[in-house]
Amino acid sequence: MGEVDPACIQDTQHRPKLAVIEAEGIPLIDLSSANAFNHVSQIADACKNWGFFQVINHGVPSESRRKIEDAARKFFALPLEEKRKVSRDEVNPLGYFDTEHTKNVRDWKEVFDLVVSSPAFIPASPDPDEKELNELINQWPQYPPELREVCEEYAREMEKLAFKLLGLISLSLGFPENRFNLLFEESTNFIRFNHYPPCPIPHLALGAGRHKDGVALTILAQDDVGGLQVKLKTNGEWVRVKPTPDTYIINVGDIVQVWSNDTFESVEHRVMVNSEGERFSIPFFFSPGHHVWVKPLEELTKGEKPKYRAYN
Ligand SMILES: O=C(O)CCC(=O)C(=O)O
Ligand SMILES: [Fe+2]
Repeated sequence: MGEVDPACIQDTQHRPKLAVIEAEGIPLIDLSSANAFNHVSQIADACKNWGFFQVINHGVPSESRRKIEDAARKFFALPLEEKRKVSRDEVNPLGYFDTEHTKNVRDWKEVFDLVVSSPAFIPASPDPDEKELNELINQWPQYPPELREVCEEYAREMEKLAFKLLGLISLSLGFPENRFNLLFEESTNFIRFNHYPPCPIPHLALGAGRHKDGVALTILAQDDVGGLQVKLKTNGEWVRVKPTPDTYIINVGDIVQVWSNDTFESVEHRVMVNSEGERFSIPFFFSPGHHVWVKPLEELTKGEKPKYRAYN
């Protein structure tokens, strides 16, 4: 990222404290079938009290994860002019991007975005009467040549895990396991590679400013460097999510919060950077189809006022 861009400097109240509290508490859920009878209540507790949890024995082959992590590293190691050949632009929001802003402050990171099914479609406007759709098309770089295949294989694994988690979330809200499945037809799932280069001013900038994920669920692979922080629901403190090998971090996004009429909450998180080393992470964002109007589920709002109006 070269010189420090003043657009990266956070307002005083949002600057990270360099001595951070480690979150021992983020629940770690073992998804192996031997523990199946516990999963539903563990997930309900985690989604209510944290909005975040980690899973182990999740069924994603470690080889598939290793391959996508290697491919992401190789891509970001390319010269900037090569990466810019697959840059996002006004028409296509997919591809490479290094000037993302969160809440008007520039993030200390570069990203590469792709959709799981290309082309994907999203509404061209938030107006419900407007039927026009925008087509999203993946842009594949020439190097590394295996990137496309590796991403496609990883995406299939992520979708399997995402449906498993969705079923558990559904059960933990008291619904049948497949309550949400139809809503994910023609889904707009996407994968992002995040690269956070070393930062000379880690006390003033953030790799990703505080935000909530707008999707249904996020499945995050982080490397062993650490930097993700979650805002505790209890006291508003920022705590670090300690990297645990071979786990995924799962967080409830805004859509599950709305469906559950606030039973489960989408929680703010952010990413700290450090001056010594770079960090990589790969979130998979699980989203319903573009035709789905998101609103609190009627089964949960009987006799009560829904907390949200439908949106799409
Ligand atoms: O890099 C991370 O640990 C989290 C990134 C994130 O929150 C996001 O991409 O939405
Ligand atoms: Fe996020």
